[in-house]
Amino acid sequence: MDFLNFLDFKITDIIDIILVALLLYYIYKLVRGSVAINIFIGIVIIWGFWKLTELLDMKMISSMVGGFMQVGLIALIIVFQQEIRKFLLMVGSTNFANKRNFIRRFRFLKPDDITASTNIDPILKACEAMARTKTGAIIVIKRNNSLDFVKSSGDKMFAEVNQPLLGSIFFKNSPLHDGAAVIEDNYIVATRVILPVSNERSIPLRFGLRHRAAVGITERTDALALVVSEETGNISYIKNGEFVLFDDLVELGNMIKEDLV
Ligand SMILES: Nc1ncnc2c1ncn2[C@@H]1O[C@H](COP(=O)(O)OP(=O)(O)OP(=O)(O)O)[C@@H](O)[C@H]1O
Repeated sequence: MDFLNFLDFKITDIIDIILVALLLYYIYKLVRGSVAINIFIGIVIIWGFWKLTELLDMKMISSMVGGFMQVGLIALIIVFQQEIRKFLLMVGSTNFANKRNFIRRFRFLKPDDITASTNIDPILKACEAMARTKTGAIIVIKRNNSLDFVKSSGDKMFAEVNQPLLGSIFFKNSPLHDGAAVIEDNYIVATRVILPVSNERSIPLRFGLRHRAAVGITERTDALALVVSEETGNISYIKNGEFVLFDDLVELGNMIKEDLV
């Protein structure tokens, strides 16, 4: 019977539905809180109007809107450039081919062999000391994605990570204290780095440029960012463009170690 055809469900149909749901969820996650959500809603309304005019056989208006929708595809790529970039980055950084994740999946083979190449303890001790003295700081830790495009805005350095050095970089009267310090493996490789600032609207207003810069770099790359607030002395951990909550520095240290492996 024809009307029962819809019951003829294949496993691929279920996978299809799950994939569409996942895609919609990620699109929502990407555009949530940004101006892109309004553009997205606008496009959906125009698309709905176009389909309605087609249904009602209103030839002139439907061909006009249809023409606009075709050109709109190129416009979409331009308008959603940031979001598409973010999406591709998200796919590229979390997929199975990701070097670190790949290694992690096979961790059971050699459990003790895999440790983070960045020694996180001196970094956290430095953050703790800076938090006590309310010294503002922003530290970016590289993972897979290259940070060369931001490093060039600052001063090159090549010094092994250690607590006193980090403390003196961000010391208020130090010429290096402005901007971010970038860490690759166990080395501070750049200071005074200017990071791309996020224009995410959902970031609470109490956070200024320092925190927005940390969100910005973690949106564009898979780097991790630690911020010490000059105003409150609070330490923030930012990953994938979002603030990660933690109870104490021990938990924070464990999370970062896990994220770096
Ligand atoms: N794009 C950027 N990249 C790196 N560092 C930045 C950037 N913009 C601002 N900063 C740093 O943040 C400092 C200003 O911080 P601001 O007070 O605006 O931020 P905040 O998030 O409110 O932090 P705090 O809680 O420490 O005040 C600047 O002096 C500079 O060192």
